[in-house]
Amino acid sequence: MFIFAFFRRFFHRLKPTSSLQSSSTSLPRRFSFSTLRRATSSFSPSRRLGQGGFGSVFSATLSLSRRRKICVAIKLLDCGSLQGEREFQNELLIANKLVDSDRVVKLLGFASSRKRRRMCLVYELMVNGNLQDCLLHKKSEELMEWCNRFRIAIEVAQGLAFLHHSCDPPIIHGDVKPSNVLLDDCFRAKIADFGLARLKLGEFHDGVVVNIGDNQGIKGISVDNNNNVVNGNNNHDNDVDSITTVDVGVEDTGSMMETESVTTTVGFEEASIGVDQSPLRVETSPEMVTAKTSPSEFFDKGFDLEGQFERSDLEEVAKEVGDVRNKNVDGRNGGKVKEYVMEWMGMDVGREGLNSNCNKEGASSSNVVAKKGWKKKGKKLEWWVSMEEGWMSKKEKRRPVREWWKDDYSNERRKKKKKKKKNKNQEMNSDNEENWCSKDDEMYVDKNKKKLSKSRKNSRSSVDWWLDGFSGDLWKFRHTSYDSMSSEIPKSGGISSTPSMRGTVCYIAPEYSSGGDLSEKCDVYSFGVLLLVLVAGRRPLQVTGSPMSEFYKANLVSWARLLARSGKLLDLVDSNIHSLNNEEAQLCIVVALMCLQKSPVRRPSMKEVVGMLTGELAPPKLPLEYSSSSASQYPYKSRKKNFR
Ligand SMILES: Nc1ncnc2c1ncn2[C@@H]1O[C@H](COP(=O)(O)OP(=O)(O)OP(=O)(O)O)[C@@H](O)[C@H]1O
Repeated sequence: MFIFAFFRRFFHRLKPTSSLQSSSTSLPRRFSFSTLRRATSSFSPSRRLGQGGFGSVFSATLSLSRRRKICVAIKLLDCGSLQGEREFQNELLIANKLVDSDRVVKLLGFASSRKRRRMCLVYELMVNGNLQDCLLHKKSEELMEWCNRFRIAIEVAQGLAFLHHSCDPPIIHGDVKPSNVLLDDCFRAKIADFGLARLKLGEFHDGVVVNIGDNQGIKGISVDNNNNVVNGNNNHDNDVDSITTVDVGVEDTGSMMETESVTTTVGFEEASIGVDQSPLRVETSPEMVTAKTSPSEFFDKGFDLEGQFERSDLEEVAKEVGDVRNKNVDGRNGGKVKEYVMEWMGMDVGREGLNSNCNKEGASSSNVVAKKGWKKKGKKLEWWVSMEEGWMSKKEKRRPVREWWKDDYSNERRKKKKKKKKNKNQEMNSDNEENWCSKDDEMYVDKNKKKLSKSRKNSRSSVDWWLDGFSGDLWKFRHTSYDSMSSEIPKSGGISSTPSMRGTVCYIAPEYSSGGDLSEKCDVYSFGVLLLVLVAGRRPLQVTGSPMSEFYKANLVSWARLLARSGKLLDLVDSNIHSLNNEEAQLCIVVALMCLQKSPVRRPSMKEVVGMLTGELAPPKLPLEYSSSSASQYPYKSRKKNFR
């Protein structure tokens, strides 16, 4: 019996190895967590390739057999974070639809450890890392060649066209940006990171429903793509045919699962991932399941730890509550919680201008715990007042104490004065920004004058204001992304960017950032920004120390629009590029501007984008909204004589 069990286990270990080996298009397989841990030397910092919003990525070499080894990238997801789990499930769910494309980074496998509450995703290793690093930080020589940049633009477009037009159902990436484009050893581009991707399934439920239940099937919870948590039962019974379902059971056994597969139901069609046909069992801890049952419960949990919280923790909580709210269809769930968290934060970091409006009616059970915070603060205040009273009464001792207090007080005043001065400067800057703002943006500013003055009251920085002008009400995401700002270019292998649940600032389509639905046209918009970044070799929002006269260039999209109107599109091109092909560069900018049109219906499809870039389709015309003069309305080829 023992010998039989030993051989069974031995052969089982060999089985997945051969499946990965046999086919480059094999579906993701489960690895044991300990295998991945060993391969990364316990997730050693020296092996870290980068840091994403929801976890770190490490390089590793896995042995497929005695002779064959494979280099992989292992993403260790932050467990317990709602987004981390979503990313894990999303990637697995979508992976089986992506095996046919060589424009997409392949997911080779996954691992989860219930004991350690860790989840891993294993990808093919893209030796040259992400496009953002290569282009903006490392300034790779290869990317200084125009032909390589142009090829990358086409490859990314082809990748997106594959997702939108060749996948059934179509896949919307939802977070297209240079750091999600990875480059292999030959600098061929592939699209990565499907953590925010969506399956386009139908009008009513164009998304994914993930059911998480225990192995007895008692605790069935549905989370749809809008993060609406449906406890116990599925509210969309009538629309079963338009919903994708992943059953994730909670298994209580050892760290290495016997079988693995994800069973997905797309419409009436059934697909599976993995070696066997049995449902995927992710070792999800009960806490994680509870966290998903109700967002407010989840956050209450957080507040129970009150006292251990740092400001960053609170920000994290607020961000997550905000995300939940953003993902709600009707916005009923998260809003109240967020406002409450904001009030808590506003009290603590009020000077940061966080929204401190509180909907008292909306106070949920989390209020009770948060009120403890008020009480605690109250206690602190009482303690301080009593101390002060004590000092007042003890006249002999009063003098030295008061002097000490005076010192402290004058320091405080000095700091306040400095801050006031800084705020004044910032307001002056924002006035200047108003001057260089393009006509398009002016219209936006007019529309949003009230919002603007309100924002000034909140002492928001000029960049915050500027982000508003860029694409909708984005300031709430400010803390969540580094992608757009240039002043702090992240180091290679450092933090790249942290998207909100709706994408990344500066790349997110305006209609989506202001609460609309995610569509293919959102990806098209993001691709437009990426294309401009690729041509210009800079970030979409680059606030440099350059003189004020150059400030109008800070917003890449606005600058491109200005140049389009003045017929000087090529001014946008990166001056470091060797052997530039003017015609192709102009083509790229015109295509980018087409993708960046405010009206989603006017934007081309990704298939059309590929056609235009490869020359299969007729050369595009500059979109009307960017061409005030009739001169800018003829096809780009006829403008050839204007080239530098
Ligand atoms: N398959 C891979 N091969 C090589 N490097 C990778 C791979 N996957 C990720 N990386 C590196 O790790 C970094 C972090 O990746 P990750 O997808 O977690 O985050 P991101 O997309 O940069 O940011 P975010 O999660 O905020 O969107 C990437 O920017 C990239 O440099």
